[in-house]
Amino acid sequence: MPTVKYQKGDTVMGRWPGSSLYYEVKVLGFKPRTQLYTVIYKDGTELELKEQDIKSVSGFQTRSRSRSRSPSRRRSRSRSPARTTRRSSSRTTAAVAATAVTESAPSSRRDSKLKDTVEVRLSPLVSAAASEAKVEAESEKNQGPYNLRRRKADGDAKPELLEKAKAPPAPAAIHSTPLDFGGKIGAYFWLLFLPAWVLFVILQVNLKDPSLVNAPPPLPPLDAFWDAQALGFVILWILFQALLYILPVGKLSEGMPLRSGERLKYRTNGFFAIVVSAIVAGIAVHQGVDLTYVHSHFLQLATATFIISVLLSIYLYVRSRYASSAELALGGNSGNVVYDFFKGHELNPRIKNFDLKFFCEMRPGLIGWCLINFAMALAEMKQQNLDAPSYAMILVNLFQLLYVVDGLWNEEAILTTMDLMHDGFGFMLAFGDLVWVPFTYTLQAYYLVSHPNSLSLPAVTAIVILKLIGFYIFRKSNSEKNAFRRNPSDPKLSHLKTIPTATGKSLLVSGWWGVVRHPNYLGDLIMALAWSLPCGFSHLLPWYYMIYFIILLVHRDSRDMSECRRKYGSAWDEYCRTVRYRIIPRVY
Ligand SMILES: NC(=O)c1ccc[n+]([C@@H]2O[C@H](COP(=O)([O-])OP(=O)(O)OC[C@H]3O[C@@H](n4cnc5c(N)ncnc54)[C@H](OP(=O)(O)O)[C@@H]3O)[C@@H](O)[C@H]2O)c1
Ligand SMILES: CC(C)CCC[C@@H](C)[C@H]1CC[C@H]2C3=C(CC[C@]12C)[C@@]1(C)CC[C@H](O)C(C)(C)[C@@H]1CC3
Repeated sequence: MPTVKYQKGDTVMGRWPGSSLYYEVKVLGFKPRTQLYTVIYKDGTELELKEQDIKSVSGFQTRSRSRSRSPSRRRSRSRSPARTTRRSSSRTTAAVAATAVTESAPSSRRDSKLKDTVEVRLSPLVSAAASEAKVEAESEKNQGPYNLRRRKADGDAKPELLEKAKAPPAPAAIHSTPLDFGGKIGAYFWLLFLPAWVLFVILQVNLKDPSLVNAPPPLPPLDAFWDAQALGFVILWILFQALLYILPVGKLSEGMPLRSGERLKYRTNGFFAIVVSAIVAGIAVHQGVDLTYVHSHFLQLATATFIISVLLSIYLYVRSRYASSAELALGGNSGNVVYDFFKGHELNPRIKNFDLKFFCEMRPGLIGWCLINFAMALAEMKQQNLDAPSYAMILVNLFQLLYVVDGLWNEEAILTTMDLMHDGFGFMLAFGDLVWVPFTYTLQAYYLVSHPNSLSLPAVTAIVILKLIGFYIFRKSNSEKNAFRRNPSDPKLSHLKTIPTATGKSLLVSGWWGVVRHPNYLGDLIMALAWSLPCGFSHLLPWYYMIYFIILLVHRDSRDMSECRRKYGSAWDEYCRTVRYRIIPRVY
């Protein structure tokens, strides 16, 4: 850009459309045809701005020293209702947002405002100056009460008027986060229950007549749990995945902005990792390695992985005690050792660039799940003397492989999920990722090894169609939200309606996210049904995933609801009034 005023990479102050507020932005480029600069805000929002809406940072710094000389600053200070409410430390952020709306819009006007805001469309900037003025005027009208002030404790990194990125919330604010999972007592319960449950289902599945309602089978002798070789294999597997993760292959993706405004980089080469893993497994089998070892040593492998997950959780707990408040998640700081150990406290624990949470969530357990399923298919052939795996086994293998491969192919999308953005890394996720996923999500395949279920061709067809419907809903909705969060002014999404919020982020209110509040959960649940159906109805055990998943997603949905209400206040309530159902249209 030789002749333009601002160069690519410059940090400047950009006016927020429809307001007199300026934020620090980075220049991404300039389009000579439209004479517009593409800029990126600290929360990842990309917009196009005219040159007159951009100012140099230094000019602002000079003026901001003298508050009384800045008319825009004076005006916003005296007129922002949110500003006044923020001084009252006893009020929650949600209350602040609600006040911002009610004080500036009497209730009769609020309903019409809801109508207006729901009509807001993406891509507020268009090339023609006249239509831009119109969009800006509209945006002023629609976004007025929401955009006056960025909320403090929500993790959004949009900087305040004339200020640099804000400091992380004080530890006191973190302490006040409500406890999840039944609080401190709940944490004791889950710590004992989750491993016991894994043991229970593993022991059940080997029984001739497995049932979720049967009394637990007798415990095997203690030495049956332990196998040093199994521990060795698990360590090798994790190291192998770690090696693939650190290889400089594939994209370096940016995570969502942290409270500090910083964006971490993640090596999203998961697809590469599963392809290499599949090739290595194929070569190993070809060379005569007996993968049915996984079936015959399932309990020992699970025990070894459990030990590793406990050691990892202890490490995570200890290091979280030394982490700065900027590095902590909003939960997991109850002061109770057991609760904090369970919930996890550090948001993105890293050893240099190696992100432990991202790695554990996406690699050893997830790819291990597919490897175990494959081993179960080989074990089925061996045990039932088959030349090829049964239809049921093939369906379970292919369906779950598709799920994992899709997750790895779209690995970047995980960076906008709850776990990555909000949850600390502790026992719950370490155990969940390393033990729960590979050793309970494989139960259908494990079950089929010794409980064959023959399927007719029409049944196979119906199950495949069901899976594809679920997958379509799951993928489309996840991609829509991910694309929107990464670039709210993406032209491909310009047909969607949104609700602006006080954080500067908007909420999708049409498209998939206008059907129900968690369309991705709906797709996921339909897929879960398709995974259990191949196992038939003789036993409840292979339906365990479906039952667990309903509980998990209903709980996750309510956790997310409270989190979003806290973050977005009245804008979230508007969203909930507009999109009435949570997961299943007209049912729930
Ligand atoms: N197989 C399994 O065991 C398993 C378990 C759990 C989840 N999953 C799957 O993992 C995926 C991710 O799930 P998740 O629980 O992390 O939830 P998610 O639905 O991906 O993320 C929830 C977040 O999305 C944003 N959001 C919510 N409504 C929105 C709207 N209308 N417009 C724009 N953004 C909106 C909010 O975050 P911000 O506003 O802060 O961006 C909210 O906190 C899902 O597909 C789920 O089915 C699978
Ligand atoms: C121990 C427990 C009761 C709870 C444990 C929960 C975790 C096992 C899950 C929480 C979020 C889940 C998740 C996936 C796997 C299971 C969890 C980690 C996921 C990686 C599976 C592949 C998908 O494509 C996905 C990337 C969307 C998904 C993200 C969330």
